[in-house]
Amino acid sequence: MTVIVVMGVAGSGKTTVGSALAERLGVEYAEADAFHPPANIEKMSSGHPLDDEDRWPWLHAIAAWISEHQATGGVVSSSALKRRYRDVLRTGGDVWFLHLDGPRDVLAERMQGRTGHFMPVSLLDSQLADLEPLETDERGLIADILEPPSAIVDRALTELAKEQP
Ligand SMILES: Nc1ncnc2c1ncn2[C@@H]1O[C@H](COP(=O)(O)OP(=O)(O)OP(=O)(O)O)[C@@H](O)[C@H]1O
Ligand SMILES: O=C(O)[C@H](O)[C@@H](O)[C@H](O)[C@H](O)CO
Repeated sequence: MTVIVVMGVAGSGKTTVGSALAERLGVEYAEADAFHPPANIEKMSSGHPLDDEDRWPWLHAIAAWISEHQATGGVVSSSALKRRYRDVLRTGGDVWFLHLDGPRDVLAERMQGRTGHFMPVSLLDSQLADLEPLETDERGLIADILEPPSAIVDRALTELAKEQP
């Protein structure tokens, strides 16, 4: 079964939309940040962006989760900012990306509005600089974060259903 990867920069709604999508589908949800080694979380918490070397082991761990969930399906979040990161995730098996995309001011406001999250708003611009949006030849959908989460979930399920035989 297809595993859905909910992608996008910090604050784009991956956790909110991903967990709602998993609930609607009755499949397991896994949180991207749970796959980061503690050093990565510490680095971001102290205001330093991750680089490719920091991200490879994390991406491979998520690809392993994708592989383990091919039989049941599942939803996993992952910022998956660059196309070559998504190539690593695709090695895990059948994946479909839901890219949550939206304006910087809304992202900053949403990051600012949540409490107790390790990710500083100061890292948003580095996230946007790294972002290579989902391309037309990559399986998936780009959704607008100005839509409510339930509408994004509806649209994702409709698009995904169109692709199933
Ligand atoms: N479509 C939406 N409309 C309105 N508010 C939203 C939407 N999606 C998420 N939010 C709110 O925006 C904030 C950020 O969302 P969330 O934590 O799910 O993002 P995230 O991409 O998982 O972030 P991170 O990767 O930094 O952990 C939360 O307070 C959430 O309630
Ligand atoms: O690749 C990265 O830079 C990271 O995965 C980040 O995107 C954060 O962990 C996440 O968004 C939490 O705010």
